[in-house]
Amino acid sequence: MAALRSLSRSFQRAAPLFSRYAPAASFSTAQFKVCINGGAGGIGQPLTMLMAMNESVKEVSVQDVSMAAVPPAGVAADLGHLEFPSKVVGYATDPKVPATEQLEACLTGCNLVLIPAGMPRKPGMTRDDLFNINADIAKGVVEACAKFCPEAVVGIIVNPVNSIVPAMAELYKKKGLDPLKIVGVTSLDIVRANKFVAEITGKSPADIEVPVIGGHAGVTIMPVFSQDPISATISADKIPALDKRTQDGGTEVVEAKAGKGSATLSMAYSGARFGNKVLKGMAGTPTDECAYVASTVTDLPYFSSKVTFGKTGVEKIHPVGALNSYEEGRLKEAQRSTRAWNTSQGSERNSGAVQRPRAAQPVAGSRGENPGNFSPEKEEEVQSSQTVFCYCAKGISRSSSLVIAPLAAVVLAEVSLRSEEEHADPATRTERSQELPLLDEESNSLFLLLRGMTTVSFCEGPPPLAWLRSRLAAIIAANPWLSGHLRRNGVNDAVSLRFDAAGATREVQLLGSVNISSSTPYEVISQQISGSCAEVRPGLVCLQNSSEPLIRVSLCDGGFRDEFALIVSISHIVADGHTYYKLFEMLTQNVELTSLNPRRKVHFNQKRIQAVGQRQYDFIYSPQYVLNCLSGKLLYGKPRCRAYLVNSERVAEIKASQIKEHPDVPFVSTNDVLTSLFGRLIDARVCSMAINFRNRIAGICEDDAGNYQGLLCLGPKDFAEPASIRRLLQRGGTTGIYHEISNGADAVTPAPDFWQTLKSRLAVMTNWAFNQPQLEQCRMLLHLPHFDLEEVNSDMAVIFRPRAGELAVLTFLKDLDMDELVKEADGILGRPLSPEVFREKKSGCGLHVLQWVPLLFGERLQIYGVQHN
Ligand SMILES: NC(=O)C1=CN([C@@H]2O[C@H](COP(=O)(O)OP(=O)(O)OC[C@H]3O[C@@H](n4cnc5c(N)ncnc54)[C@H](O)[C@@H]3O)[C@@H](O)[C@H]2O)C=CC1
Ligand SMILES: O=C([O-])CC(=O)C(=O)O
Repeated sequence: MAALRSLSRSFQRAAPLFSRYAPAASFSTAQFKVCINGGAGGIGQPLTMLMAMNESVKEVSVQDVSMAAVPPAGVAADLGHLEFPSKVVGYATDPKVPATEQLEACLTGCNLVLIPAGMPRKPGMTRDDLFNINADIAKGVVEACAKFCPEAVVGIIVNPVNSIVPAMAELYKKKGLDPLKIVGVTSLDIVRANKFVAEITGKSPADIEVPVIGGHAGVTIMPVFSQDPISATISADKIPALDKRTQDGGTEVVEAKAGKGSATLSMAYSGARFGNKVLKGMAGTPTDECAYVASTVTDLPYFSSKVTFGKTGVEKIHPVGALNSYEEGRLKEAQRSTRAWNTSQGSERNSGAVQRPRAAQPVAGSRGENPGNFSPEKEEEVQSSQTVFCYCAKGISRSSSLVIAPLAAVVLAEVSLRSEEEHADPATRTERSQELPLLDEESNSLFLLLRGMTTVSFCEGPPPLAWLRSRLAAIIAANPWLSGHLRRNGVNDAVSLRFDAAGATREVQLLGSVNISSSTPYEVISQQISGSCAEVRPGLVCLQNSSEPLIRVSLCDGGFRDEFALIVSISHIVADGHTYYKLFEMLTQNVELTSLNPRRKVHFNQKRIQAVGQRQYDFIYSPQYVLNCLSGKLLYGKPRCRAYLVNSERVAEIKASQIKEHPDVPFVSTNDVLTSLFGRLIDARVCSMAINFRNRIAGICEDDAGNYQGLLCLGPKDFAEPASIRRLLQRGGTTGIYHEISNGADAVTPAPDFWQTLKSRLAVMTNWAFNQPQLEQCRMLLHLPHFDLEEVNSDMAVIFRPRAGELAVLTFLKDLDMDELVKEADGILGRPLSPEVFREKKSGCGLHVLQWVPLLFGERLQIYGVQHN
């Protein structure tokens, strides 16, 4: 033990890497308190260790969220055994409760706070992509610092340093505190430059000190090789590559870690280098380190240059110093780019809710990095951004418990589609912008209340971010209507789709978070997605706010599992299931891209009414039908949700026997078998079967985008057998008329009257099994249609494909137990699908329907096309 102790001490004293930033030997007692926020993370743990090893530190607070990979108390217990004077104390906090209410003991008395709390990058992401989620985390911690340790130096490690530092410094200014307490830690750039120079020159890194100025992203990282005597000897032709490697050091590690994080150990080392220098200054020995701070050395408000740390923190900010001609050019480039970070992001994110960054254009040649080289004028252009691409970073927590569903944090980014219309001159505007009237049903107020059509697909493998980005870009280029917005036309207030036919540019921005994994209960998935930034808002909201996107694509990390979730949400007002899955397939698989036709076939409404019969159509929109749904909801609250795999062999047997028994029926489909089964199992008075009218009504084709669907109401005699359903469809297919509840001569079952309808069981059967769910380069673990349980109105069953080659039925029942009913399912429904996902329901009350009242209030209730037209 003694030998180890002496080894450790001698290592600390002798090793040049440590001695170069070792604390001043002038003090004999430990005196400082240091806090590491995010202390249980990849950087946090080794950084806490290194700070605990500083003999001038008397106490280290290690703070992290309660669901962190390792409990902060565990990290503290572990490090508390090191043979150094420091006491290490863990603080676990609840991310839902403001940090200011939880960090008093943790921060009070702190001299130095280091913040590596937040998401790291994944391959394909820029640091800027991390802003939205990380800025909120940083803001919570910095507000607590302002309250409990306003004199401490706050070292911002969390990315993007370039924009989080200005935002936090402005926050300090607003509170009347010294913005220079907020310091961006860019020491890793210096460490990298030193190491790369040592490799090239063969000299000891301990003798090299390359200043790195500018910022901490892409071209803003500017090593000044001419100012270090050793690096100044490197020939000029080698400098650009060395410069570039230093800029790309972070990306090099992100790519090598292949989705499992960014630099942690070298950052912990660099964070300790920074922290120890700050403490050395506080202890009375002024010490220099380049850092990103509020600055006047250039015309930029925030800039990294050499800073002297003294007793109270930042003491002096040094000018850039002499530069050679290559560096002069680079400075201009770095300044231009840093200006964008300073002006567009920092200054506007200074208080209140931290705002989403404006988009930044990538600089040609800067690999995997987005330094944001746009000018304030260009910024104006992106303000009209609309639509969407979301993606995610590494999980916030990686619970090692397999019992508790792991929480996975999502970093959602938005690819904003910039409508150039606002800036185009009026002549080109009319040529390029289009406004297409939508179908009557798409204009109905009740239909407009529908949420986006959304699926969540849990996949195994690294998230194919680059693939999704490029596919989404290509899909939108081929289908610019997806970037449009809804508006009421001036003639009859019907809804139309307005978009820029010239397409749009795409930018990536962060939105927020959703916590789900493939073992999360469906009910929780439903709660997490509903209303989140991953879900497209109901049509009425999109109509009232033209900046609401009509499509969102999000990736959600699976935490410690090698999985992630892809969430694709498309407004129901512009897409039915057929359109949705066409787009989904193009997004996820290497299929040919198609331009779907968004121009609505206006004859469709009349043809559909003719096809299903006016009475059927009226029935679906009748007050008694709506009241039945609402009363069920008010009485029973949320439905119970279950899913069962379809036994394809049994289905094949039934099909064969049906054809044998009913020679007039050429075939029966799996949909017929399942609809008949569901209607019978739950003893429905009416089972409304969703029907896709493409190729059933003349002129409505495969590639027509929009809601060319309807509900065909079947009575008990109609769904008594799969063959009876097929017979009905066949007759409709040949005559163009589906009779059932209509008053046609061969109607089988009369429509229920008002009171019957009110008290009967009305079921809905819908089919989402359009194609095999797959995601290029990944294994599909589970693909699920998303329904908000609060909003499922009737007893409902959804046919879908949970994985390629499998078919399942998802059931939502109000007062029936599907686990009991499935025993009578004639072997058609097999084992339950993912029992961990489809667990017991929680009770709920249906009063939430009242949420729609304010939305409808102020809207004239418009039901188009129900009246005979
Ligand atoms: N400035 C620089 O040169 C560098 C910065 N970074 C940045 O540092 C950050 C952290 O990276 P890693 O440690 O690799 O990530 P990590 O995911 O391993 O650790 C982050 C930790 O933050 C915690 N956390 C999340 N929300 C929190 C909250 N509200 N309060 C306290 N803790 C919270 C998480 O639970 C986790 O333990 C990233 O943003 C990364 O980009 C990384 C390398 C270099
Ligand atoms: O590159 C990243 O995302 C992490 C970082 O800032 C670095 O390693 O320099």
